[in-house]
Amino acid sequence: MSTETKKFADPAGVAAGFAADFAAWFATQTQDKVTIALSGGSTPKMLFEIWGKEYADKIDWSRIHFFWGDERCVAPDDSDSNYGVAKTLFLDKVQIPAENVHRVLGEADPDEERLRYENEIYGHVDIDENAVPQFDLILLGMGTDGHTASIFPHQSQFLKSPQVCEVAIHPESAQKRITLTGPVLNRAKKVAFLITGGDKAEVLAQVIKKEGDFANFPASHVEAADLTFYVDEAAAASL
Ligand SMILES: O=C(O)[C@H](O)[C@@H](O)[C@H](O)[C@H](O)COP(=O)(O)O
Repeated sequence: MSTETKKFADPAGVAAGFAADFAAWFATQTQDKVTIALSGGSTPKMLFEIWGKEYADKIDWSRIHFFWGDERCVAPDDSDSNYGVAKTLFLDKVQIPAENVHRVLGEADPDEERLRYENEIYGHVDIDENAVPQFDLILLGMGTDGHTASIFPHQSQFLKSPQVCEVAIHPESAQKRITLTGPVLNRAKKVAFLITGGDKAEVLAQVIKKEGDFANFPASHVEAADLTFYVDEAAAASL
């Protein structure tokens, strides 16, 4: 396992730095189909904008199948929809077949959608020897409480779930979400965290250094073979 931290001056630097590394990494991928799970929230928005503008014609998007590491159980046109944000900022601006975009049906019944999305993943993502789907790349963010995807501290059992995805509940809003589980996150060939902002500095330091309350932070349990933290100076203040 290799873990690296790459520090940039600000959120724009994190987005541009990851986008450049992504393009270089994608150029090394020889398989016909590259499977990627995207993160949600606000941090990846700058990356999506860069993908939709500077990289629109520089990546063969038709070789990529996009999934989501987590999705809010809302309609795709809801401002909370992780798919809706990605669609607006970049999916609508690049040449990618509709069948390559595997959104979570946030408008559906959560329990029914959990099963449908799990089957969709099994149908399109390579399965390893332990029957765990193995994404080529998973993008993740981290909340100020150390959650990642939608695995929150109060539902840390999802870190070990035997299922590919679970129905999660946001601790404050009680919003339901569909999230990939710990074994799937950890099976990915490559995981990139994009984390910015001083409000995450204390938790990020504990997560990366495995110090203090790190065990209570789901993000600290992501231990993929190739793990990189893309952070800005504010988030790295306590490293
Ligand atoms: O659906 C989501 O909200 C995300 O997938 C979640 O895990 C996010 O990455 C963190 O909450 C950080 O969110 P910000 O980027 O908005 O800080």
